[in-house]
Order: sequence, then C-alpha cells, then structure tokens
Amino acid sequence: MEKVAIFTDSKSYEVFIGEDILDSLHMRLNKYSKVLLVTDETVNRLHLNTIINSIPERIDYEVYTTPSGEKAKTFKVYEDCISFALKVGIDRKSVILAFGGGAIGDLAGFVAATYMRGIAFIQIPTTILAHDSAVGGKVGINHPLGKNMVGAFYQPDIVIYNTNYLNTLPVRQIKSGFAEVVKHALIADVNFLNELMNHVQSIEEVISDKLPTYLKRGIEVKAKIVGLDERESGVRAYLNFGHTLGHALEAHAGFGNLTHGEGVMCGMVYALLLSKKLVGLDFDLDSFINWIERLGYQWKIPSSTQFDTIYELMKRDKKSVANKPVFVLLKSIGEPVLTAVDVPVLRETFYMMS
Ligand SMILES: NC(=O)c1ccc[n+]([C@@H]2O[C@H](COP(=O)([O-])OP(=O)(O)OC[C@H]3O[C@@H](n4cnc5c(N)ncnc54)[C@H](O)[C@@H]3O)[C@@H](O)[C@H]2O)c1
Ligand SMILES: O=C(O)C(=O)C[C@@H](O)[C@H](O)[C@H](O)COP(=O)(O)O
Ligand SMILES: [Zn+2]
Repeated sequence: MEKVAIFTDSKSYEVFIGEDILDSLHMRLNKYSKVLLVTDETVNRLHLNTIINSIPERIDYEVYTTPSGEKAKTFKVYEDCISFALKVGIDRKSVILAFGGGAIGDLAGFVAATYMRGIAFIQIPTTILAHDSAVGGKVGINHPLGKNMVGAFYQPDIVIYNTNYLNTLPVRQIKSGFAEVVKHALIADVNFLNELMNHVQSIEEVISDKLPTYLKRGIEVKAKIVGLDERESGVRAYLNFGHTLGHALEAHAGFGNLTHGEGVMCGMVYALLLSKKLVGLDFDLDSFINWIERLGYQWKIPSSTQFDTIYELMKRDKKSVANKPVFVLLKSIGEPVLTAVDVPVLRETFYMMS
C-alpha cells in the first residue's frame, strides 16, 4: 500500500493507494455514530457490497444513491440527499462516505461541508479521475450557468483509494481520468510527462502495473500545490490548467455529455497553443497531439461551435477578473503562469482547433 500525506491549513490527512485496502476503512469507522454512504447507481450495482462488508457490524448505515455521472451534481440531488440524511437521523458525529467518481466526491463532500454546518467525510474514489477530485477539498455542484459554481473548500478525514475498483471502468472513463494524470505531468514534471508519453501507447495500456505509481505521482503534484495554497488565492490555480476552455465546453455540451477529461484535454491543447504564442513555450506540440490522438482523444472543436458562445462561458470562469478570463499557461513544461488573455488571440487560437 502506498501513502501520500496531505497538509493543508485547515486539516492534515492521508491518502492510501493500493489493492485490497478496505481494511483501512473498517478500523477507522468505529469512531463515528452512523454512516451515510453516498454512491451512484453504477457504483452501487458493481461494488456496493464491498463497502457494506467493510462497515463494522455495530455501526448503523444508510445508503443514498444518485443517478450516475454529472447528474449527481445538481441542486435537486443535493437537496434530496440532505433531506434523506435528516430523515434517517444523520447527526454531527456521523460520517459521510463518498463512494464513486469525482461527481459523487464533489456532491457528497458538499453535503458533508454544509449538513448541520459540517460533518466528517471520507473519500473512497472509484475512478482514475478521482485521484484528482478526491484530494484537496474542492467540493460542490454545478449551476446551469457554469461548472462547480456552488461549493466549498472542505477536506476529507481520509482518502482510501482501493485500486481494484478501476478494473471495471469503461474505456471512455479511463481516457477521461488519464487526462488529469497528463495535466499533473504537464504542470509539474517534464520527466513524468516523458515517462507517460514513452510508456502509454494505447488507452488500454493505462490499466497496468504502473498505474498506481502514476496516480501517486499525480496526487503528490496536487498535494504540494494544495499544501501551499488551500483556498486558491494563488498557485492552486495551476491545477486548473486546461479547465477554462474545458469547463466551457462541458457546459456548452450540456453537463454529462462531454466527460470532464474530454473537456480538459481539449482545453490543455488550447492552453498549450496559447502558451507557445504568449509566454514562449518551447514544446513539440505535434508529437503531443499525435500521442493523444493514438490514445483516442478528440481535441478538435466542432466547426459548428462558435467562439462567441464559448467566450461567454469562459468569462464566467472562477479565475476571471473584471470579466476577463485568466488562463493557466506554461512557460515551459512544469512551469505554469497565470495570464489574462485578450479576445483576438483567444478567438484566433480557438479557430486553429476547429
Ligand atoms: N474536486 C476536485 O478537485 C475535482 C477534480 C477533478 C474533477 N472533478 C469533478 O469530478 C467529476 C468527474 O469525475 P469522474 O470522471 O470520476 O466522473 P463520475 O463520477 O461522473 O464517474 C464517471 C462514470 O463512471 C462510473 N463509474 C464510477 N466508478 C466506476 C467503476 N469503478 N467502474 C465502472 N464505472 C464507474 C460512474 O457511474 C459514471 O457514470 C466532474 O464533475 C469534475 O468536475 C473534481
Ligand atoms: O483542485 C483544484 O484546484 C483543481 O482545479 C482541480 C481540477 O482538476 C478540478 O476539475 C476542479 O474541480 C476545478 O475546480 P474549479 O474551481 O475550476 O471549479
Ligand atoms: Zn479537473
């Protein structure tokens, strides 16, 4: 079992990564009065019994199941989950288990952050993408006008990343999650990026003996940044590389129609193009694009998608200042910088991708 320690201003906790590690959950649940297990329909169907078996017999538990995917991150589901918790008697000494991918982690974490002004929660991620979402304490839901527009910074008590769950992921979700691994490499570590580009030649190869190491390295990148700036007053924004356009494309497609990783991969190509134009990035983008195409990523923007429509969405990004989008660009691989970008450059670069 691997371990990464997270130190933030509000809380320190550990991320455990490995196969068959649910024992670590069993012993930690003893201190809570009751368990609210929050999961989605797919994870419930595939894996619920593994968690139920890890809850000590003397502890009462209740299961709240959401629709799968991004549909879990709505005001309606949030309210419904709070109502459920109240009806079944979840109290301040209870714990919420967020059992699923990033959508469940974000929703359940936000319920935990706000229920009775905050109760404990534990992240039990089941997707590759959730190596990112389960760590660092960003929790929240979407608003029809933008991604993650309502939320909090609220850290879990512990993250238990049982990698057995990753074996049931469909290819599309492997691809989505791997995009955030690539992001961590791009913003922090050229050697990590080279290793990924040399060793992963098809999306199927992502699920390999090396995957736990890649997830750990991604989490270490995130841990370092979150340790410096928990509430995103500065460097934490680097973790948003590729997200200004990515989130806009997700919103434009209707939440859930484009996966988060699909949006982020397009957004990263856009940010790399902008970085070459504006901050002197020296990077073989053609090789990178060849590689991601071999892995099955679609980075082109459909020609029917208009810049002006997407720009309206990008302006609403949480990094914007005075209605002007701010981008995370790379001066070199591993060297991010925050830059406000003018509309003509954004437009011209956008149409280079369509
Ligand atoms: N809080 C953060 O720091 C952070 C970071 C990155 C992404 N996010 C958010 O995370 C969400 C994306 O997370 P995600 O990609 O994990 O998506 P997700 O939670 O929607 O899961 C994707 C799909 O995979 C299914 N699934 C989950 N685990 C499975 C398994 N083991 N086997 C088979 N199917 C499984 C789900 O039911 C769902 O249909 C987005 O909402 C994004 O905004 C948050
Ligand atoms: O942890 C962070 O900080 C990130 O930005 C990680 C992102 O991968 C993640 O998608 C996050 O939810 C985006 O946050 P937002 O503030 O842009 O909504
Ligand atoms: Zn993300």
